Amino acid sequence: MISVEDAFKRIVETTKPLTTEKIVLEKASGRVLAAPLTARRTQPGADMSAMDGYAVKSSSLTGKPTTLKLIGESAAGSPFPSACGDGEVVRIFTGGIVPEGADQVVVQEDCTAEADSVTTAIGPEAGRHIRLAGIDFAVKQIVLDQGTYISPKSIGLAASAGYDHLMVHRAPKVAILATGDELVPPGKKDFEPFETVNSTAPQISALLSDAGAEVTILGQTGDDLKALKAAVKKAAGADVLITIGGASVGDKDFMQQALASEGMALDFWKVAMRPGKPLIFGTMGQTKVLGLPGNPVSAFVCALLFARPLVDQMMGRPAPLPTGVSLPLAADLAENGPRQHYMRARLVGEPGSRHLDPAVAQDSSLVSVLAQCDGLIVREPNAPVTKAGTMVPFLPF
Ligand SMILES: Nc1nc2c(c(=O)[nH]1)N[C@H]1C(S)=C(S)[C@@H](COP(=O)(O)OP(=O)(O)OC[C@H]3O[C@@H](n4cnc5c(N)ncnc54)[C@H](O)[C@@H]3O)O[C@H]1N2
Ligand code: MOO
Repeated sequence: MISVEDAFKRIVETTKPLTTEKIVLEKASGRVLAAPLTARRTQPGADMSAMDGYAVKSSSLTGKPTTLKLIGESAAGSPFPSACGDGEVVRIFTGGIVPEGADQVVVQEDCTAEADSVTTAIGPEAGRHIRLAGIDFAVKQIVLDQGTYISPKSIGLAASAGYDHLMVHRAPKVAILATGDELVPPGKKDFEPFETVNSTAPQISALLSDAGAEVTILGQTGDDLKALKAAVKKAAGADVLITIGGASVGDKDFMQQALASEGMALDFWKVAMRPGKPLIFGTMGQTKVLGLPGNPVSAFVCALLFARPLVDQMMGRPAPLPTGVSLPLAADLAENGPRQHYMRARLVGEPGSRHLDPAVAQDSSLVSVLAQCDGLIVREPNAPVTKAGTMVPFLPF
């Protein structure tokens, strides 16, 4: 049995980001830039007005009512073609290029306009209401570094810098396969008492889709070696195969055998954690295989700790072992056993003085408890009795 830290190293830290692909800008949120992004243009491309008003040579202004000759107009997208001289003004709108010669914009609220002239008492202030060329970014400047996590804020910048596609790391293809004679698909109408819904497949699919993976659920297969081998074959081409169940020592736990006979090289089996002990990890060609334990909470905890960071790592987002935040306990905890314990807990109390209330029932079959909780308290192997009020690590989910 290996430690959680060692398991994380073997699964996540040894994995390299996937190859790159060009993706259309509006679909790039959540991806990671595979090369620096260099501006193809300067923004703004020229000195521009920040207000609607009149462009003027500041030396024409006195601070006392002064009448200036109106000689033309500069609007966003249609610049004034000649220069603004002494005693002259050019009507200008926000985003219009400041004409040659002018170095100040007077807002229209401070002017009285006639057909051919404008009078203002504003004094000289060179640069007032002018956005200088390149104040946002300049051509050839790196505007986004390699490794940047793309989000809507960076999509706007990339578009301004002249891009409609970005070079990013590929999103991993994840296949999910569940096993168990008792499993039926979600949505079945009538249930036999021995049946259980394959609830973990959609749950983990959602977790990893949220992280950006392209997930395919391969459904559920009975505890039958031949059927399992055939199902595993369907994962060919996936970057990650996640199996659920059949990972333990029961007579019908065939998953490891099926994976091995389909070519999986086992890296390890069993981690000193609770829940989640019988986790399998191996590689099958280019496919990383995570064999999650069947108990639904065990599978979910393993997916949070290992599968989601693996997806992050493949997408180019370096993913450290989740360690969480430190919060005080609302109740005493008994001494821990030899495995790292991930205890389901709720956040209680007012914002600013939140405490962690561990669920009374920690059985790894309880999906209702999982859904009512806010995250996991992390307990080191053999941690002593821990009193209410003690700060402990907490992984929100
Ligand atoms: N003698 C021992 N028995 C068990 C050990 C052990 O060390 N010695 N380990 C226990 C631990 S810890 C776990 S966790 C489970 C995991 O076993 P498996 O991976 O073989 O899981 P299954 O037997 O297939 O299923 C366990 C349980 O979970 C339900 N299940 C399975 N798949 C799903 C799914 N996709 N969605 C919802 N629920 C699922 C299944 O019906 C079972 O009730 O082994 C212990 N036993
Ligand atoms: O580890 Mo099992 O995952 O304790 O329920």
